[in-house]
Amino acid sequence: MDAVEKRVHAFVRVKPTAEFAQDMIKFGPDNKSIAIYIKKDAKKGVVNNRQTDWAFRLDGVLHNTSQELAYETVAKKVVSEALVGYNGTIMCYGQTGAGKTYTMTGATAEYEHRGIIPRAIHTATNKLFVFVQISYLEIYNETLFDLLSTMTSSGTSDMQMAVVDCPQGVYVKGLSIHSVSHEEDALNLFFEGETNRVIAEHTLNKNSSRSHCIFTIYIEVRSRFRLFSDVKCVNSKINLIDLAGSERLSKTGSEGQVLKEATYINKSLSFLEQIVIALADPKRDHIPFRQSKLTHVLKDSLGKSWALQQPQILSSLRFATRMKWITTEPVLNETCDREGTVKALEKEIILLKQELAMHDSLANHSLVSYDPLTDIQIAEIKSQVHKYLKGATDEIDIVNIRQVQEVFKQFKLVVSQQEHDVEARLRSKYVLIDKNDFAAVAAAHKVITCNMFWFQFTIMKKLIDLVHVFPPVRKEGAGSCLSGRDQDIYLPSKSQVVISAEDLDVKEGARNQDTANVDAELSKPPPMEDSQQPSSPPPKPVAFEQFKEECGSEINRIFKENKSILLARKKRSSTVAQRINFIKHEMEGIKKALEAQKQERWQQGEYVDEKGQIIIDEKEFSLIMKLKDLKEEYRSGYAELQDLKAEIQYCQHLVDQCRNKLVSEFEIWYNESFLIPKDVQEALKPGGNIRPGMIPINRVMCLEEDEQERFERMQERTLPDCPASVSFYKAKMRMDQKHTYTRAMSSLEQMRKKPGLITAAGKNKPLSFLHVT
Ligand SMILES: Nc1ncnc2c1ncn2[C@@H]1O[C@H](COP(=O)(O)OP(=O)(O)OP(=O)(O)O)[C@@H](O)[C@H]1O
Repeated sequence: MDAVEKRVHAFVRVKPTAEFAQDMIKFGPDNKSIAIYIKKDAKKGVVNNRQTDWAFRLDGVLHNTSQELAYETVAKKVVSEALVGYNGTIMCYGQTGAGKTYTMTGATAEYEHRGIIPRAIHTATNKLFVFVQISYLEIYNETLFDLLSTMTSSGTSDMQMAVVDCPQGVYVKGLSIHSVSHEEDALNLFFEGETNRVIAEHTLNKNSSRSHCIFTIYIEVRSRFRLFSDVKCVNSKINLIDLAGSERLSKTGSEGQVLKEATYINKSLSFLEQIVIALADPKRDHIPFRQSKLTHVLKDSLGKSWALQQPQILSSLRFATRMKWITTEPVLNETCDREGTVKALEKEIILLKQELAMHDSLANHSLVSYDPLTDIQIAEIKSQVHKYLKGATDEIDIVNIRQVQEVFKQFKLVVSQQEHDVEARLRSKYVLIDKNDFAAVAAAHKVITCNMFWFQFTIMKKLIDLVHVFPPVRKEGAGSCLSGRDQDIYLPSKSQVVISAEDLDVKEGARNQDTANVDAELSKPPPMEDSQQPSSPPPKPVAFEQFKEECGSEINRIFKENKSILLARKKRSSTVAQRINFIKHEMEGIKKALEAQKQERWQQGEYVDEKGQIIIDEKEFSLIMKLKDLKEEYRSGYAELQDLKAEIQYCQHLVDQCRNKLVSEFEIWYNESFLIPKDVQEALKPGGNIRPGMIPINRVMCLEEDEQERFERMQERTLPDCPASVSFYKAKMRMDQKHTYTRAMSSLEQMRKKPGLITAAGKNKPLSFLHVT
């Protein structure tokens, strides 16, 4: 922020009026000076020495200025400086009716016409880490009145009140100071003070514009991060003062009570003026603050730690310009939160004492126990741990190491119990398809179990021959979809499970097949020459049904169950969304009805109770209550919808996982049940005879990453049993990218020159090559 100003700033606000004396009052072009021209009084004769021209230099002239701009110009900086620890005072001085109250308090009817006080309240109460208190003091005929006194609802004087000097500064003994936590609290107090002012005006027959009012905002800013024993805070206050009107006695022609008031006002204002003159004079040591209650109360704020009725205007201007001569020494009111510090230190002492006692006891072996803890002791520690976790206690009693260990054990138990509970909750809600489940499912099925072994050695002895009759791969066509009720099950196209003859360097003749028959060929089962081969593999949709009944039944069951949960959640979500929309619609209707009621109320005139609250009729009340209920319902519906969305996302993920799993298992099952010749299967069994020249098969594995690893480990374990020496190549590639596919194929190209094995390739899965030499 900018450097804190030492100088007092003086502004002049001119009340807008239709009869503004333009020929007599001129504002400087920079709006920082004002000139007054007064015509000579002809009655005073030819020799007339009266001064007629005055010019005043100020910090600003506010003419036709909005309340907002007045606040921005005069008060904003003072308030922001108070929020970092510097006291501030804003005083309004001027003749009766000049607009002092309007400037400080503002007009209550219109929000935008609110004055400096409510705006300052807004700024101070809406800052984080700022604690605000408020007091409202009135000085009338040199008597102090607490406008917020709870003892005296009318704000009458408390005889105990007095201005007291103390080392920390000046304070008003007996003045109530109120803590506020919200802007609303502060405004309520302010309005209460205003009301008390008006009530007192009637009961004491006093004139509110004849008193000085000091509204004080006390600010305490605490450091954001409280260190253990050093809680820093800064205290400051802002005095917002509406001074009494400054008429001259001669002008008022007053007598009796009015004369008394005017005398007091003039006295206190002239003392204030004297203080101003004294403060502006650097040679003056003594400043007579105690001459009046007003100057005494303002000692802190004015001290070195800190003029149309023509004569009045001139005296206000003189006063204002004199104010400008004062320089103050802004002091940052940084203090420590003593109470907080003491508490923190006491806590530290207790901890240190405990530590010391523990140390002593260990040293003396008096409290050291080598016996295991009894059940009662364990139960006691358990209960303390639970209380600690619930926040019912801040510490756990420990006197020996065994107890420390037991505490940790109890914490661990709580954590593992929580984990268990969460998992149990999830399991009760969803069918979890995790890796273990799949392993278990797979293990439960003979074919899959046996195939797990075969996964590693899916070699086809006579694949060369097969490939001879296979057309080259022309395209990586889109996967085919099964029709009917399993439409959402995706089956990869055949091109993914077939290796091109070209790649495998098969005979020319095979490549000369009619390309027009490619698709037809692909859709046909591969012909097998060997008598041991299955004669004709069934079409995939048919095989898929068979797969689901046989070995895929468990995965299929889980898949269907998850799908039905997902559907149920989606249905519920759409019902809740519809309900929310309906509520929203209803709320809009009620809002409109309320608006109409309000308009009607305004037109008919509002009734206000003794607290100033507007009285509304039954209909409006029931509309408000209904709106409140609907808002509640809307909120809970919205929260439910959010939860449902999260659940749907999760279920969708599970369903996708199941679907992929089902498809990949089916592919493996299909290949191994219908495409691998039996003699190849025999050759691949431990002790079987894998001969050089066996041609690799590229097959869809679709295994999870860690299954893939397990699969590879098994290969390494099993392959040494093979008669041929084996080297293992692994390339992690992804088949979903075309260029990767090409790279995979070129790897095959290189490898084809050597007789070998290739297993495992899958869409989105790492590609592994197993090469036998
Ligand atoms: N800048 C302004 N714009 C509009 N209205 C104003 C302005 N200043 C004052 N008024 C109006 O002039 C009237 C007198 O103003 P106000 O009560 O604030 O004077 P005052 O200086 O506080 O008088 P007193 O010394 O008697 O308390 C009020 O009705 C107020 O709304």
